[in-house]
Amino acid sequence: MAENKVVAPELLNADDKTTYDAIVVGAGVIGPCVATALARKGKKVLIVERDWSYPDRIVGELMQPGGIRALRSLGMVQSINNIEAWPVTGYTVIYNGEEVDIPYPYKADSPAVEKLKDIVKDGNDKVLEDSTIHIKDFEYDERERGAAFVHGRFLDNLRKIVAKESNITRLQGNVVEIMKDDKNEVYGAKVDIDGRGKVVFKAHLTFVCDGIFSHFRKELHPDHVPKVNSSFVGMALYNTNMPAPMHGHVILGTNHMPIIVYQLSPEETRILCAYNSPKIPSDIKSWMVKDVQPYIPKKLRPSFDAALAEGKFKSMPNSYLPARANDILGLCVIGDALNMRHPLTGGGMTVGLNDVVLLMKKIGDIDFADRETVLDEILDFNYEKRSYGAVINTLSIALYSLFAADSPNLKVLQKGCFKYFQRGGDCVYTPIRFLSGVLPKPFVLARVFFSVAFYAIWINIQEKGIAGFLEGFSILLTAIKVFTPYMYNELLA
Ligand SMILES: Cc1cc2nc3c(=O)[nH]c(=O)nc-3n(C[C@H](O)[C@H](O)[C@H](O)COP(=O)(O)OP(=O)(O)OC[C@H]3O[C@@H](n4cnc5c(N)ncnc54)[C@H](O)[C@@H]3O)c2cc1C
Repeated sequence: MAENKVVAPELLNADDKTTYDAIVVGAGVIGPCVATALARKGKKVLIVERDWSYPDRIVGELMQPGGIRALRSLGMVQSINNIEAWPVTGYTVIYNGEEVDIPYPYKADSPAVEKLKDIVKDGNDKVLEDSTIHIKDFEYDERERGAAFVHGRFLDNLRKIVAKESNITRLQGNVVEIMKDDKNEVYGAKVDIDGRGKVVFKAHLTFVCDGIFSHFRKELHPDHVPKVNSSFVGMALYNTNMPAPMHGHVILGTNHMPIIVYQLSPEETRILCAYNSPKIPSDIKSWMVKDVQPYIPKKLRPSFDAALAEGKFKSMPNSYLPARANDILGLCVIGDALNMRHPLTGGGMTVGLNDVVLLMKKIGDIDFADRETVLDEILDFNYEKRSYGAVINTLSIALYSLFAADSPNLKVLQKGCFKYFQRGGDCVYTPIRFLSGVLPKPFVLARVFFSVAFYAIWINIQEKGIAGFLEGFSILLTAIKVFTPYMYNELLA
């Protein structure tokens, strides 16, 4: 709960005598989108956030084109406007100092963006012109665009959209319990509110969108908890000379962990440095000087060195959590509370927003008082959402394993992956379609992943001859281990 901050009285007054159509727990990235879409469908919504003030986090800062497309479908794409958001046109991968540029895919290669009925109106699926976002680029360029932004500014915009919806009541408070009856059916949430104490609010359907550190994801099953194997340490860089302007940068090398860099605004750039443990180093600065600084490209060094001298570090654990079926009457868990992946590929918001789009198509027009029908549709949603998440989630984990290679086999795969990208053409075009969130085809991802693995084995044979050939079997086994269990978890578990 926000402490020592003045809270607007209208954020504390929600009526607890009403039965709402929906309660949304959490106003991070996903909660506001769920609440707004439902409100535009005529539902009466209560959204509860423990702290409505400006959040300062190093997460959710680069939105892939698939996320921008979902925001359009939800009539919320103007949330990237007037926050000095920085357009993203593709990625640059740097491996031991060599670079490959990978532009985002052509719009013509994906189906047209869906406009959800009642939700998209009055041009809210199109960006506005502002100082950094230009209509001609976002609406008329032949290629997809992403956008990067300061996370808090983006969330502020989403929350402003929520505030404009007359069907939504906003409440500041800490949700302390999801309310269930003796049949294990959910009928609302208990909220601890400043000055009011613990109050129960009722709804036909309760959405849990409490995010990365969710307390309530376990309502689905006690085992629904993420695994954390690595962390990111982040810094803000200022007035950076980017090697490839308007590209996300992934910096890789045989002797260091992956580093990602992307510009967030005209002044600010984010750098995230991977550390292969959930527990960050005790002396971050010394670790940065020894294990990160030597691998930073020359152009980035002045701003990197200035940030390092300032020593303002932030860290986040990187979690993995395959989705689980929403099968409890009256409950829907969505966003990071449901499903998490490695942030290396910047896909979290994209997966969550696409889930919201699908969910609205399934339940948006049903009367929520008919709870059985809603549950039937949510069961379908669980099934239909899998392909989209499977691609982005498996890709993130598989790429992280390769890019953070900590064994000789993984290092061969890492090098092979970069060499594969260097071939250009379809060897970069299909992978960037996966990363962008515009090709939700898990079996095509499997084909491409194993093409990369065989290419890596081939390069290794060319370099080492018979020894490379003999290593091939073990490298292939490593590739299977890196990819298959995750794809299985996403699609079939
Ligand atoms: C290091 C890192 C970098 C990332 N970078 C990217 C990126 O570049 N691009 C990308 O797409 N994704 C990225 N992600 C993932 C992205 O941040 C998440 O996918 C996204 O924030 C999920 O949104 P959400 O709404 O589910 O959860 P959150 O954004 O975490 O929001 C949850 C909200 O619920 C509120 N809340 C929690 N508990 C309660 C409670 N009990 N009562 C009331 N309110 C509550 C919180 O205050 C918060 O506002 C990154 C993640 C990490 C860890």
